[in-house]
Amino acid sequence: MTDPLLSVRDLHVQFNTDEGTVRAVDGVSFDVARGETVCVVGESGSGKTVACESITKLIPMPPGEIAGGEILFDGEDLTEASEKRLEDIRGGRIAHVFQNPQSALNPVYPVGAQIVEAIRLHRDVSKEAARDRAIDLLDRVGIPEATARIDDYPHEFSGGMKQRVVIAMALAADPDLLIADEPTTALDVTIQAQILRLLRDLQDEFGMSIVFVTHDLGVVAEIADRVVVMYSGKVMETGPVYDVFEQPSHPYTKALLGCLPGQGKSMEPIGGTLPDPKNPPAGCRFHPRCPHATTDCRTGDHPELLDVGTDHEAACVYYGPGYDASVIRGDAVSESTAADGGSEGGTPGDASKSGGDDR
Ligand SMILES: Nc1ncnc2c1ncn2[C@@H]1O[C@H](COP(=O)(O)OP(=O)(O)OP(=O)(O)O)[C@@H](O)[C@H]1O
Ligand code: NI
Repeated sequence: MTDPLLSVRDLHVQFNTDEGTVRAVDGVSFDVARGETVCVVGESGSGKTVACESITKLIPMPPGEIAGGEILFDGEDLTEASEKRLEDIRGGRIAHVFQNPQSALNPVYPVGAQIVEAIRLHRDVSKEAARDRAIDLLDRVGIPEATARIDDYPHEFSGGMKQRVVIAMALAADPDLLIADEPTTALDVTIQAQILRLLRDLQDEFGMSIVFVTHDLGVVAEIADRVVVMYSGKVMETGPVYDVFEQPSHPYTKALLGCLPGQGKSMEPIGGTLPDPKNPPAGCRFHPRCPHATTDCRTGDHPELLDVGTDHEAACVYYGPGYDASVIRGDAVSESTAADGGSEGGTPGDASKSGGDDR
């Protein structure tokens, strides 16, 4: 296997505010392979945006600060990169697309001029060649009659079309990595679907990697190769999308998926709320809301990510020694435990069933 394009290692990002230190990203690690789409999911405030914007240092610093860890992009640690180097990388090798296309476009310039500028910032080409490429990009992202529309201003495009323009701009320098933070949330459902299809097609064509932040598990199912589930600044679970959906292994992931009333619905809040990021609980960050929490979950450090399958990890003590993970995972794990040596019949007492002894 080749090295991942992006490897975020034990990243810590905090905001130093008058009210205290907000540990928005608190020891997060994940990899993105070349040509792969990784979806980052989790409730509002879990640190998805801060993690993604820290990659190219788009977070406001101060109050933000990268307090530890590495961000290896094609082998280069971006936490050490100079501002000049980061400017080269932003929009050049790593492009960002945000929720609101409005914020990425300058209202006083025609869209074509903005794409031309983005192209020429990273490539030494003539204005004419850049304009031809801009038309080509607008055409590829599905703007009808691109040649006629290239001199239109942003306000002359609908929301969905504007986001297409932003994507064309993001693709201008042929980036290796596209970071899209809820790029379809502001759009209506049919337009969302079109944009997702577009991103997939463009990925096939351009071979780029995508990091996609979303609340929408239907979107995850549609586009992700792998999923990173975040909660309170931590990675709770990560794995191939099929495995995470089929065999959610962290109680938090199970809760998120349990909140999926139908395909394409957003996550509903789980009972309870996210911990205060200035003063998170000891032990597992999720323990105050977890139906399976034990004493071990309430003390010490947040659990390490443990292997629960191939390339599939969960940060839950139940996968460690002395615990029966089938309590969390249900039947599929009991089966594999049974296959491991028939421990199903041999588990004495079954503490988890002791609730039935009042019969
Ligand atoms: N500039 C800032 N100053 C102080 N705290 C901040 C700042 N930006 C983000 N935070 C805090 O960092 C934490 C993580 O925020 P982040 O925006 O990454 O969450 P998110 O998972 O992207 O949520 P959402 O789904 O709502 O976009 C939150 O507690 C937030 O209040
Ligand atoms: Ni966000």
